[in-house]
Amino acid sequence: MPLVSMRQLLDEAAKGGYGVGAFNVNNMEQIQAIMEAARATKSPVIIQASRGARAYSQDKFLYHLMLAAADLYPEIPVAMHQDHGNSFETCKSAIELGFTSVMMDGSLKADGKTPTDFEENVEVTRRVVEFAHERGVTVEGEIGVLGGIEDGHGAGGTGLEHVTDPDQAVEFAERTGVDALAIAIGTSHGAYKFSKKPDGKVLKMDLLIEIHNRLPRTHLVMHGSSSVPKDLQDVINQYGGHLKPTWGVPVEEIQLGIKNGVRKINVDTDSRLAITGAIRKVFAESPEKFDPRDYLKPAREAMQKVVSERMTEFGQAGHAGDYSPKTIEEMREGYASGALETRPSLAGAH
Ligand SMILES: O=C(CO)COP(=O)(O)O
Ligand SMILES: O=C[C@H](O)COP(=O)(O)O
Ligand SMILES: [Zn+2]
Ligand SMILES: [Zn+2]
Repeated sequence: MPLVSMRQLLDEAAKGGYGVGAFNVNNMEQIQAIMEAARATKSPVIIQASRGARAYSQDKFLYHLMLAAADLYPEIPVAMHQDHGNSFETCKSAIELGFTSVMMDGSLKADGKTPTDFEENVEVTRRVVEFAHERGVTVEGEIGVLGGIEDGHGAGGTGLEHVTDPDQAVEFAERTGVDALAIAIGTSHGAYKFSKKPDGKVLKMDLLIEIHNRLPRTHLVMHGSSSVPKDLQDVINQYGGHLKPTWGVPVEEIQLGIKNGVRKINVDTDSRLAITGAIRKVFAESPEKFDPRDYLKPAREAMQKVVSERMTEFGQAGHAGDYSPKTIEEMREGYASGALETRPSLAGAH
């Protein structure tokens, strides 16, 4: 089947009360790992590419790999999403290439470093929504600034001083009409999220619940949601790596989020850890090997394993065949008619 709209995947997830993992990719093996995991668990999937991934892969390579994925796994609905678009132009170029969903991360300026003010974020996101919805493409916005790499203090911060303000989230959703909203509740990107298992002081689940209650139609997105499992850290360290002790987001906290409106869960670091551990193991145990397939195959299998686990834990497993995906043209009509409206003041009028 062709690449499908992310909005429909999230609407179906909301109906079914489950979450959908959005896994980052840079190359063929990562896409294959996700697709094999999706087939084994019968899961709909979101595959996402950062700006860095687009640059690394000369994005057209990545796009054609995604078309191959959709072709080779016809029973799996696959959405292709731009992760952390930094400007209108980045989102526009993704849409023109064929992405079926984009994130406009307007919490930072186009330089990816300087925080924007609320009005700037609303304005750029609103422009992206207008352009995208006219083409049937889904939009994720962001309000609040994630900890770690996004707060300008380096990874490992709690992010507390940047958590999303619920009043701003409501106003942002109303003024932009985004399909999905990333909120900052204390998570950060990368492996170094927390120095001990996070509790309610660092992970603001109460805030997430409040935002969901006030914005029931806007799908919530959790970034920085790798769990950074100890066993994956251990493999890396056992075979010559140097990871410092660290904690990620416990799966049970993500599951609590899913019970309260989280529909998209972003995972990159766990895949990276799985891949790196598997490659290190081959290098350490079989130093005579030099065929890339000797280590890329175990790397792919290790990523597939962690992705399958997350698909089961997020609840998307078993749901690939629940619905027949709409075409992007049908989604375009849905936006034009108002049937897909999320803005609190307008939704429900249809
Ligand atoms: O949020 C992410 C991508 O946007 C990835 O988060 P992790 O670094 O926790 O995997
Ligand atoms: O947003 C963060 C993702 O993990 C992508 O990271 P990247 O920018 O290094 O590709
Ligand atoms: Zn951001
Ligand atoms: Zn992110």
